[in-house]
Amino acid sequence: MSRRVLGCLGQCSSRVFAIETDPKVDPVYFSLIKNPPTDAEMPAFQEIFGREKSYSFQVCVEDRIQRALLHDDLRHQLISGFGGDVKVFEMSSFRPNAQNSLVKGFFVNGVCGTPETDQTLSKLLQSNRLAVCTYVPGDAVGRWCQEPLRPAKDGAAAAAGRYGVVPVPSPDHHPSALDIINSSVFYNFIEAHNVMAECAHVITEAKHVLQRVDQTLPMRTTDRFPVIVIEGLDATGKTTLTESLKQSLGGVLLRSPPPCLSPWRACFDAKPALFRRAFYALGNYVTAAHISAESARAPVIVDRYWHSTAAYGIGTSVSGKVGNLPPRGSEVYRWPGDLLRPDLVLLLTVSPEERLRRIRGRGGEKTREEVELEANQLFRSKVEEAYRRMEDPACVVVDASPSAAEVLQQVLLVIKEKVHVQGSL
Ligand SMILES: Nc1nc2c(ncn2[C@H]2C[C@H](O)[C@@H](COP(=O)(O)OP(=O)(O)OP(=O)(O)O)O2)c(=O)[nH]1
Ligand SMILES: Nc1ncnc2c1ncn2[C@@H]1O[C@H](COP(=O)(O)OP(=O)(O)O)[C@@H](O)[C@H]1O
Repeated sequence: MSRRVLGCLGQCSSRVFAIETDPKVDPVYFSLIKNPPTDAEMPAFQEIFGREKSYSFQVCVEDRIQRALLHDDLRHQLISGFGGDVKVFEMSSFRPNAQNSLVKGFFVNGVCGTPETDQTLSKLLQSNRLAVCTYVPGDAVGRWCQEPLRPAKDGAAAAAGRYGVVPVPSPDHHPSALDIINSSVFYNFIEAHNVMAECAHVITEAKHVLQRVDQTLPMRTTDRFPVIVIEGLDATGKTTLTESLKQSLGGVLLRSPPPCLSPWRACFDAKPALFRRAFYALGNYVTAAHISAESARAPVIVDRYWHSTAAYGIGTSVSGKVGNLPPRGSEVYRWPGDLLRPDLVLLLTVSPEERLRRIRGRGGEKTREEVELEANQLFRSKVEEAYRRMEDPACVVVDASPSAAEVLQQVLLVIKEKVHVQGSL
């Protein structure tokens, strides 16, 4: 079973494995060779494989809905099944520079062989949807091997082969950047709609979302008033500014996701990223239909739109440092061809200190992502950098540190310069 499952990870030599030990440093990269490494390939993996027993678990299931659910569930099983002092690291295997080649999983080390951990391992081995491996010293100190495992008759783990583990240099692109297109971010309506339809048999709320989405009016492309989007991290002043702009421009204020999807937002905020991103993507298409209708009669101001969905999707899926983001000019920053394009996107920025001050001043509930934003400067920096790399339309960056009145005046000047707004200004 493991050999077949390992086969789904592709030929050993072409795949690279990445263990994320610390988001602030590069992953530990290694590849497999058919035999235990020779002296020349003496890797230095003692620090990652050397603590007691180490195992890796990778989800090997074709169906992406099942894969997303299994991956989320596997994390909980490992944390609860191996006990508190075991470290659970994200682990992936991929073919460098091959989109959608990423197989996600986890690496655990420091597993002491207690009856509880043996039971957890035995249960995981019974699953025919996981590639389970252990890491054992090679035939000399300092050399390591990977042994795929399969359940023996008594349920214990039995080795089904042995591969040498050899270090490989950091690839050009961080592996997590290989799994963005139509997975962490959706680039057309059909791809997002397909995910929502495919998960409807396991997430009942998906049916309601699809009903709302399918009731949406088709978009018009004839002449319309300007459409201005306000983007930014939470507590940068979007809600305050968009309300003022609505008054100043005599416009209509919309936000994405639209109120008609609000009943199911909390549900999807708690789901695996694939489903959460499809939800927000479809929210943008419903918002686009509302923009199309409203912009026939007045300027439209939008509080968050596709750039939020893309920036949070990219910022969440790309692990490690800001430098791991796909480079400027990458296709991941490009606007979907089938989504109504705004005339201007303004990115509000304030210092981290000012944001925290404003968050404290505002109170109210935080979404899971907002909680993460506060706990995680690295995540926040990646989201903001992703916003700055957006293209066609790019974000016009606005310093939103001054008073609300000053920011409004500054923004009205930018709009006047960049967009011709009919009627009152
Ligand atoms: N609107 C929107 N929010 C997203 C998306 N992906 C993740 N989020 C996260 C970003 C924020 O942490 C949180 C913000 O949600 P909302 O914009 O509905 O709330 P709110 O207007 O209070 O945001 P704000 O705190 O004003 O920036 O949801 C997305 O595609 N669209
Ligand atoms: N320019 C500003 N200067 C000072 N405080 C502001 C400014 N804009 C908004 N605030 C305050 O900061 C908090 C967050 O503003 P809000 O508009 O809700 O931001 P967002 O919608 O981006 O989360 C609110 O308490 C708001 O009154």
